[in-house]
Amino acid sequence: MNTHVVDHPLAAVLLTAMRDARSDNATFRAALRRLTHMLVYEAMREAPVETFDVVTPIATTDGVRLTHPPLLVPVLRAGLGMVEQASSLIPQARVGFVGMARDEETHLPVPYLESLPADLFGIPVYVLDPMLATGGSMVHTIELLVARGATDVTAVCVVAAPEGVAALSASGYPVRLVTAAVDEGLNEDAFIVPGLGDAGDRQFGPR
Ligand SMILES: O=P(O)(O)OC[C@H]1O[C@H](OP(=O)(O)OP(=O)(O)O)[C@H](O)[C@@H]1O
Ligand SMILES: O=c1cc[nH]c(=O)[nH]1
Ligand SMILES: [Mg+2]
Repeated sequence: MNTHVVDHPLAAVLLTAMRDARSDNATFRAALRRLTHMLVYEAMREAPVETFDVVTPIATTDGVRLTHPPLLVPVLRAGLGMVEQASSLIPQARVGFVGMARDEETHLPVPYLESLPADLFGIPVYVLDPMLATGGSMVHTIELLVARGATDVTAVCVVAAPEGVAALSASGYPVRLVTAAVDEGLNEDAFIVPGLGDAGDRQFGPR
C-alpha cells in the first residue's frame, strides 16, 4: 500500500497545535481545518484532469477540470472537522457520510450511520478521518465503499499508527494513505502514542 507522509514545515506546525493538550476545542478545530487543506491538496496531486477551451478576455486557451470529481466521506464524528475544508477545496465533490464509534472495551468500531451513493464505480473516494489507530474504523469504511464498486480509495488522516497502516495494507483493498505523521504505536487503550488524544472529543467534547 502506498503511504504518503506530508512532510512540510507548515503541516508540522499545525500538527503540533493539534497535539498540544493545552489547545482548546476551537484551536484544535481551526488547526484541523487548515491541516486538512494541505493533506487534501497533496492527496489530489496526481488527480487526472481534462482540458477544455476557456476564453479569457484576450484569447482562447486550454482550461483544466478534474476528469473524475471525487466523493468525500467524513467518518463521524471526528471526520466532520475535515469536510468543510475539503469540499471548499474541491467544490465539484459529492459528500457521503459514515458514522461509527469505537467500543471502549473491545476497541472495535460500532457503526451507526451509512449514507453513501449506491454506485461508486469509477469515482475516486477520499475518506476523511483524523485518526488511523487499529485501522478497524477505516477498514470497515472501505468495506462499505468497495461493496458499492469503489476501486480507488484514499484515506486522508492526520495521525496514523503503524498498526493501522499494517491493517490497511493487509486488508488488500485498493487504498492509499495520505497522513501528516506515522506515530510510535498504540497504548493499552488503543490510543495513538504520542498522538493527540481523542480527535472527536477534542473538537466537540466528550460523547
Ligand atoms: O483505527 P481505529 O482503532 O478504528 O480508531 C480510529 C477511530 O477512532 C476515532 O473515532 P471514535 O471511535 O473515537 O469516534 P468519534 O469520532 O465519535 O470520537 C477516530 O476518529 C477513528 O474513526
Ligand atoms: O488516539 C486515538 C485513537 C483512536 N481515536 C482517537 O480519536 N484517537
Ligand atoms: Mg472519539
